[in-house]
Amino acid sequence: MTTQELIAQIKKKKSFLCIGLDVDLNKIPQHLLKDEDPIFAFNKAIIDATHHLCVAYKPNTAFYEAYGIKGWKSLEKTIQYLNKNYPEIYTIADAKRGDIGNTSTMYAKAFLEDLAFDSVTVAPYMGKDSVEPFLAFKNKHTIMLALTSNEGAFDFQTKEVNGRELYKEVLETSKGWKNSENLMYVVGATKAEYFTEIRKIVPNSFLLVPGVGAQGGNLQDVCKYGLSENIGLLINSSRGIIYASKDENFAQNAALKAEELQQEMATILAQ
Ligand SMILES: O=C(O)c1cc(=O)[nH]c(=O)n1[C@@H]1O[C@H](COP(=O)(O)O)[C@@H](O)[C@H]1O
Repeated sequence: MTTQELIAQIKKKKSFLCIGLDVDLNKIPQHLLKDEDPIFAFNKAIIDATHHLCVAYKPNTAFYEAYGIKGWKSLEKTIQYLNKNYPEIYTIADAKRGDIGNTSTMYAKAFLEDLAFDSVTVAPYMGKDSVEPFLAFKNKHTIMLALTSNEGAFDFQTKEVNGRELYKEVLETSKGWKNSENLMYVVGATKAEYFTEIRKIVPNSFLLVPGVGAQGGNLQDVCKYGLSENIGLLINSSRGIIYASKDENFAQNAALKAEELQQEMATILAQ
């Protein structure tokens, strides 16, 4: 999907919500465990109930890899279901990859070609030649970690390198990479006070913003400093939506949680 198509969908749905499909078998309703593929059954119900309220889904691959070959099958079925039934939805493989060039090419093929996600998350630590193989894919995005939502973000990302914080160095330097127009960046919702500085470096880039809900980030603060001319935000919530309840109404209750965020977003977009 192109960036313009994503923006058009955000405007149409009045939503820049991304729902994280981080499925933990200990947290899903008991009756689903009898299903042949409980993870897919859960995802399908959540997607069918919430697709009109969000523009993107982000399965974090850890939650699938943890269940071995079965988990990978559930991931494959989930992306195939989305691509077939809801082609207007933007999809993110949250895999946080990145390696020497030829290995990155294989990671990129796995997520962008074989599984056919619209985008994949990558870590910038190995530098330009580890990220450019992902950027080479047409009409796909590479979402690079810039300033993450966790406490450990302060261990390295805010430390000075070449006279500025490392996350700023990552943003600035990556703008010069080949096909950098295919880059988006991850910035945690818990770091709202950094958005003004980030927008000075990447005024129009899309930012994937996890950390609202369970991690304590605030939607209003993120939007106040993070919105760009072209909206430029995808706000992710995983646990705060998908585990709204553990009974047979789990999908409807997830939709209610998603709707709360979507309504807030609609109000913000109307201002
Ligand atoms: O890349 C990410 O999506 C990510 C980056 C980051 O800085 N913080 C962060 O929480 N995430 C992911 O975003 C999701 C957040 O989930 P909840 O805290 O349950 O909403 C998880 O899949 C995390 O792995």
